[in-house]
Amino acid sequence: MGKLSFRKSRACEKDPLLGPSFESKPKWYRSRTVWLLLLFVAFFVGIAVFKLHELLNKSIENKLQATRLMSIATVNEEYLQKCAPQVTCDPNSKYRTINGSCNNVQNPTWGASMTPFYRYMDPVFSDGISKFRVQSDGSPLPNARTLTLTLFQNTSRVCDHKNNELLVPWGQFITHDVAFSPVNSVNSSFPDSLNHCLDVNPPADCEAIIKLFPDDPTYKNYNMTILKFMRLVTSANYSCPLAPVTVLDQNTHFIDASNVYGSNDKLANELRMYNGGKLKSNKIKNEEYCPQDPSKLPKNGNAGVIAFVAGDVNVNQNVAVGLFQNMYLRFHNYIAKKLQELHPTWADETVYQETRRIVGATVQIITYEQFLPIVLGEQYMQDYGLTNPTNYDPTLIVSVAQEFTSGAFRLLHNIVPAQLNFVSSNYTIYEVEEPSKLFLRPDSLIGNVDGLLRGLMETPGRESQSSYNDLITNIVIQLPSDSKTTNVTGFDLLSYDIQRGRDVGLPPYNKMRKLCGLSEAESFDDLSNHIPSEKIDLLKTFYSTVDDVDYYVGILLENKHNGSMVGPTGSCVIADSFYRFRNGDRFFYDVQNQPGSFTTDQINALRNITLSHIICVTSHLEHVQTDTFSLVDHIRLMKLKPSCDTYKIDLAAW
Ligand code: HEM
Ligand SMILES: [Ca+2]
Repeated sequence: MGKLSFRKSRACEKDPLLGPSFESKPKWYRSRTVWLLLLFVAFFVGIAVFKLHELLNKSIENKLQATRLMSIATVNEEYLQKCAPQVTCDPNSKYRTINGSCNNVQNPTWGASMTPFYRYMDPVFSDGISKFRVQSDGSPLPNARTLTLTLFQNTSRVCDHKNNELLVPWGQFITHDVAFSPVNSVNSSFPDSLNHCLDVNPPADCEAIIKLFPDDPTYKNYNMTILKFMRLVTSANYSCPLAPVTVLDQNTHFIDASNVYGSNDKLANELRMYNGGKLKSNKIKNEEYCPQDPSKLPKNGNAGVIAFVAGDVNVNQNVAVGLFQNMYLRFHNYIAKKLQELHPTWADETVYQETRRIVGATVQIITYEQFLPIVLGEQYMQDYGLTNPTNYDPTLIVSVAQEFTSGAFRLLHNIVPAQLNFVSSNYTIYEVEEPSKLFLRPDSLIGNVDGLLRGLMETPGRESQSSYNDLITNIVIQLPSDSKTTNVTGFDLLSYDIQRGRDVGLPPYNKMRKLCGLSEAESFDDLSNHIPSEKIDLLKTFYSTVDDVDYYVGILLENKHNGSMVGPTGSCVIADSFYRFRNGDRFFYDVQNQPGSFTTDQINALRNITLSHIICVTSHLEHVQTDTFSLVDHIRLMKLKPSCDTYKIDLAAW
């Protein structure tokens, strides 16, 4: 009894509700307490159920996103049925053709250069043919530059402390392997043909130009009134008028190093030395560079003195992609020399083709083993089947998707750095360059291959975020003073990316969201599971309904998907494209039982080649980290940067 009262008093001390005085409370008080307790419990059970529901939904959503994205477009066969040339193939050929035809024996033009981009959804044009989409209420889509200046202004410049800047030129290098969509002007930076669009009331063909407002923070200083956005060349320019308009990819759609070798026979032949299987090169100060073509020097005077020629016409676009083009030229010639030494009797043709096969395989391996896991996240890659051995499926169309090249893959423009550092062998910066100032002027590469490589590896990347660096969105290009109407022109990469989506009639964001397995939003607020609410509030001010939001605008605003650099509606298009590039390519490096298949020993040797190997054999660098894209501090973590002598390329299996 005494014990009991002791316990009671303790309880009382701790909790007056359970103390001796409890007994003395009136009945109504007791029942109110029970109700309160019940309410309390119900509240927590409610929260638990809600959370569980949310979790379940999320996991269903994740699952859906990892199931293959299926095209619902009806236009994919149009060009191939009406205009594709007849091709005769040698199904026993061990090597890819230069233009990519005959990869798919049943459908020989699939993936070939000069064939259309693939569509996940039919294009959307307001006239069903080529005019820009309009909003649900009939109004024009919001001005692309205004969207850039309001929705995508993040000036905090967040650094990526895990990855270095090398991701950018690699991403651009593989872009230039799979895609090239030229615009309707020989000289896209200075489209004089659009000067009539400067008029106060420009004619209808100026629909695509981007109007600038008088208060534009950059361009007001130059009295610029428009950005001269040019529309892309369509199949009509190649005697195949189609409605809706259809854009042809001028490069082979496969990941086959066509940016090294060319996507048509004429260029490929021009690039070859026809001796020892090598590619032509140019020796400058005892170093090997891509050949120089004086006829490719832009005439407008903005160019320097270097204009490389390579398999892709964009080789000179900026010095970092130029670096990779030059490294790969050196790499081809390095492998060709080794193979010829191993097989002195091999003809030039055999050495060239065998080297080309090896070089193409390294681009695939680096892309799938080193690059994509960072971009898409390892888990998502696994879920999407991108880490499995290739399972060749001849029913897959490999062609690059329009939603990929004019949309999702451009998302990585958000990691393009504002500056490039050139770093000396004692790890000090000796030069800094702004890529936005040096379009088409890769001159600084000469004598600086090592310096730029070190700079790209030693500098933290830009964290992927919903903005671009502010230099690449405010480019001002000075023209030579003798130019007819104006001596200055502007270029904003982000506004161009938004406008490009409209140019090619990309379906709006909400439709692509649904195709990617997310729920179709019924109101702007339904976007809140993937887009920050303050951005949704801004979207409401620009678009009449949630169905009108541009695909590119939506995916750039999306929060990053677990462990990836992009959101769910971007990653599903990127993942599916790389799924098709792999499993629809009969010459993919690990496909078995084809005339061009590598042996198991060769595959094992190829799998050992990383980007670090390629850097080591094409430069004079002394140390390179094994994890090529990761940021490795040379002061504290030098042990993670082995000597280049350790990166051996073993060709014994050839
Ligand atoms: C210094 C770095 C880069 C610069 C200066 C740059 C610049 C450009 C420019 C000017 C265009 C044409 C825009 C238009 O008129 O539509 C373009 C297109 C494109 N860029 Fe980049 N880019 C860079 C890096 C990247 C990276 C890292 C990626 C992806 C990983 C990328 C993916 C693309 C794609 C997919 C296209 C469309 C290609 C086509 O269809 O022809 N770019 N870029
Ligand atoms: Ca290609």
